[in-house]
Amino acid sequence: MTAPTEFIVLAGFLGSGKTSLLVDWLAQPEAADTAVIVNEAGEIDVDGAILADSGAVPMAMLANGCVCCSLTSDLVFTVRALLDGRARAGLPPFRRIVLECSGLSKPGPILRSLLPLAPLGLRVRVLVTCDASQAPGRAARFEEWSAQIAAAGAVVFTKLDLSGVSDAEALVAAVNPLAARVVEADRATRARAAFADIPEGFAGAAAPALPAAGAHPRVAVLRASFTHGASWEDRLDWLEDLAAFCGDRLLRVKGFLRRPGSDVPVLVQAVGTLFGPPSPMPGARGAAEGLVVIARDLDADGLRAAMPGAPVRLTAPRGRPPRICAPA
Ligand SMILES: Nc1nc2c(ncn2[C@@H]2O[C@H](COP(=O)(O)OP(=O)(O)OP(=O)(O)O)[C@@H](O)[C@H]2O)c(=O)[nH]1
Repeated sequence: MTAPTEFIVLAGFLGSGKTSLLVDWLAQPEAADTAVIVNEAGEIDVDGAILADSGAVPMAMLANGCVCCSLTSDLVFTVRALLDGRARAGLPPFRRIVLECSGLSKPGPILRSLLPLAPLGLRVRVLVTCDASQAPGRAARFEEWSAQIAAAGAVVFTKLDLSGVSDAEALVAAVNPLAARVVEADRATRARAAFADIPEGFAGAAAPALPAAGAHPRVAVLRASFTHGASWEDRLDWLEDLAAFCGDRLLRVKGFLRRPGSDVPVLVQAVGTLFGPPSPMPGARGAAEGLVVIARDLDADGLRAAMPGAPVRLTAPRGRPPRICAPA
């Protein structure tokens, strides 16, 4: 008899390394027969593009906001559609489905939203990434961080190349002493340890008391797009000004920029104010230009006032229906 499909809720604060861990995992031979569902806080599906670039994996996108707040029926629909599509293709069931949550999702409501799927007998567990270099600041400021760690069956520590892990481990142990901890400097070994098969019957840590679902009161998710005529330098200047103005209120920036005259999107991302090198992504040619900006205690009006005359439009991200992609 085939083992029931494992359903892994992959959570972790904004920029803590969920997509990177998943990309590292999907490169492993053990990752065969994995399907992925991606949920982004913003409208621009950067994680989906990065994952799609990493190989042929059955994938579905949920992009109507945080999965824990607004997407329960979409999630159930999407899981069923993935499973039915697989059965229709005459293939054996997936070994696992990974739901990569947005960085602001709390796992409790997501676990509850999976209840209609109980008859399928999925083995559900919660895996949470913890950026070792940022843990104390995140823990002090964001209830989402604690909610994620508290719900974890296992916590995977990331960015061990940037900082020591002992403070982060102590914090995690204080919030959730039951969680298994994956502390591996080598990224491939880390990914294999994080996604290793789990014993029959293991269901992860118990879901915590459910917090009220709803918007995140202090966190704004905005879409920034550049006006016609903005040069490449204008784009880079705006990002620099954004980081300087927001300081530690800037939580995450990610999206695609385009050099005027080029059709190759350039992936740009920052965790906090730390920008990684821009990376051209020829595989994402169809992606629209735009950035998701996630900030604390700031809104679009505040940003417009701080950078008057900037060639940028700031809007709230629009919702989209779920999208299911068959592997190429
Ligand atoms: N130095 C270092 N950088 C890392 C590591 N893991 C991820 N990153 C970088 O951190 C940034 C964010 O990583 P992602 O994997 O996109 O994080 P995420 O949790 O999926 O982000 P969101 O979906 O926006 O919440 C990227 O620039 C990664 O390259 C790590 O172990 N070490």
